[in-house]
Amino acid sequence: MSLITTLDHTIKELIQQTLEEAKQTNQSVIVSHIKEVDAIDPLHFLASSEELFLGERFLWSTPERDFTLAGVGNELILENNHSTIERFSAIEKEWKRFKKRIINTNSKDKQDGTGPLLFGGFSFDPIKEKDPLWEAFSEAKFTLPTVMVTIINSKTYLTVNKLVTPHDNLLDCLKHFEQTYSQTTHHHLIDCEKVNEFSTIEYKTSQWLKAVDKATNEIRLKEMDKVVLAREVHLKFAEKVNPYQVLNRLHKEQPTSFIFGFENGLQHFVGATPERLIKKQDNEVLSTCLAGSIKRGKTQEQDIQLGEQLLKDAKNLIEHDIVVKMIKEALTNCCYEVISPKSPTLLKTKNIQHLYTPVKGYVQKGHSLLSIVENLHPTPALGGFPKEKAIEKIRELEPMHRGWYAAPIGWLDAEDNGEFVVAIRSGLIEGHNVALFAGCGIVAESNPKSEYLETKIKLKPMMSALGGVDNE
Ligand SMILES: C=C(O[C@@H]1C=C(C(=O)O)C=C[C@H]1O)C(=O)O
Ligand SMILES: [Mg+2]
Repeated sequence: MSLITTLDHTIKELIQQTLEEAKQTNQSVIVSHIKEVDAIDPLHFLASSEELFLGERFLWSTPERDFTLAGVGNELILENNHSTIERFSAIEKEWKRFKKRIINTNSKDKQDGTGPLLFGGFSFDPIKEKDPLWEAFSEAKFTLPTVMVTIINSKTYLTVNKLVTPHDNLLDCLKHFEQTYSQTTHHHLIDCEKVNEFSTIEYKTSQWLKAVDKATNEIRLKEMDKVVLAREVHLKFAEKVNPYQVLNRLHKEQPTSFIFGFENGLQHFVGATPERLIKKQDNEVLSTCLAGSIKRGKTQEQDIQLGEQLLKDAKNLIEHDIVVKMIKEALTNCCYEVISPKSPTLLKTKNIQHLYTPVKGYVQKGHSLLSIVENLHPTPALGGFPKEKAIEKIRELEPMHRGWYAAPIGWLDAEDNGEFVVAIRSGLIEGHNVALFAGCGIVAESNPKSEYLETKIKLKPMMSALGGVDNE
């Protein structure tokens, strides 16, 4: 085959070696090849992969855009529907099995975020009765992409993975790499200027307001300290929504947030969240306490004044402190050192300002990234306090099903490095329909009307990315 001659010698040897190992052990082996390439636009790459990899694409980008992952193809899927915390450990166990059988090229100077890694997420509450909107989403689902673009600062890397089974043959494996490399060079452009028309259907608003009222009373009666209640808004568009256009706009309009997109069949779960749950690099972990909110000002002066007001506001400080306390406690259980500033500062995104406290820790041996995700989820920024009581209240009072909203989403590699955020400021796109989600931390001093206005601000990033008008 003349085609195969363009592949370099080392890949051929590597594939040969992988195939032999798969046959000898009678088990599948992951082979992964990384190379540095010329700049690729991640969104064009994703949009261009529609024909080959429809339903199997993801995007991840960190604030300031210094780290981006764009993956296509489900080379391997790890998923489960456990209704207990086992949904975290089951992914870890399965990944451990595969991790033992990875053959990696150029592993010496491998950068974090290149090579074989899993991208995916979890549901918020596996016990809540399923809703048709989220039916296709498992309680935990991760994929090893067939092809992935990694952009670190201004360098671009391409990873091609293949799950080699004992029944594969050399020529097919070689073709996989050859074809993949030739396909990733053709890209379409995305039209981002288009304005979309939609009608908004407010969803069970009065029920949500009543739930806030009820929760506030229960908190005043000391049944719990805090509970986060979310609501859902449905939008119907005249035309099919292009998820990559939406992601492109989020990417540009929300530079201080993480951008994520997870395509699951015909549905796309996308968002721009400012809230990191946990990042782990070797034994160093970083988490973010983000709770307490106020709008941005129309002028710089007003903006500063609103920020000052938030920093002193008793109700918001209570919301925030509950989160700091819990995250520090959870990290103290797995770290030998936990460091955080004494008082919060402000984190400003395009549409909102939050109270912000970063927490850093050094993990003791034996604690994995997913075990920390399991212990943190949900933090009182998304659930409440005490944790179990709050989850039960959400299940009882919230007039919606959260699905993957407010739950951990992110990536992890074979060395147990990775990062998870909480999937807020998000929406689920399917054809002409989009469901958006936003919630608020309810404490004793909460007032349903102002919490409602807070959810409206939190819906803005997605509304704007969808082409809707900023009407306030
Ligand atoms: C629940 C959401 O946001 C959370 C709630 C906040 C609050 O109530 O002040 C602030 C940040 C987030 O932790 C959401 O955006 O949907
Ligand atoms: Mg709040």
